[in-house]
Amino acid sequence: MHTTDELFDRIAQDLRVTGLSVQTIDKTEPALQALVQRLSLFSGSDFSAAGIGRQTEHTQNTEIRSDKIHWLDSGHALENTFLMYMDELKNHLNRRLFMGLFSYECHFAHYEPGAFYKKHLDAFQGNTNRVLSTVLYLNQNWQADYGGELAIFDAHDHSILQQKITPQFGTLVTFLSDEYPHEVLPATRPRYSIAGWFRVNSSVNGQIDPPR
Ligand SMILES: O=C(O)CCC(=O)C(=O)O
Ligand SMILES: [Fe+2]
Repeated sequence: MHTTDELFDRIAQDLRVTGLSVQTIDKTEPALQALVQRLSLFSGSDFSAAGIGRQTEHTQNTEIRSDKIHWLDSGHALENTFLMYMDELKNHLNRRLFMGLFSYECHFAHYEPGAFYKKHLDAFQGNTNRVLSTVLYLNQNWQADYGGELAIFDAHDHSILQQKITPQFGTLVTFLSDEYPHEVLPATRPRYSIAGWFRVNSSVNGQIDPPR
């Protein structure tokens, strides 16, 4: 079996059992290498302050999060290499778990030293079509004492810290968006990740969502 299939199978299996998966993408994976190359081409002005919510509800709230982001676009060849990879993951999860995932959107996130994203859920039950969150880390040779972990809380008791994940290069975290509260802890070094969401195609409050 192809190694990507094995990885995607492990993710499907984790999601089936707990709704949370922490796996590692092989360093030689072309989609990962494309992101390294893309990162090296960025200048500071390619990133802008992140907001909370989207469209009309979109507000900047620097007390909740202080990262800067850049949305990926299929029109950029390097970004598209990763989007195609995630499309394969989407198809794989749909085949194995019948999740009915319809689309994927994601952004690079740059957390400067001291930046954070307070404890939050990526989606609220019944109120969104974001169903599955992904976070991929792009920090080569990240050391434990740099901090910057992703803290994941218990899906049933949101006050219990379940685990802390080091934002090491190639680590891919996948979890049910409306079940796992999580928090980005401050780091002493610049921290890069790609946060993304698989969506189902549903109608919310009479509006077709995602918008086209
Ligand atoms: O970068 C991370 O570790 C997670 C970011 C996150 O939770 C988000 O953007 O919703
Ligand atoms: Fe999040």
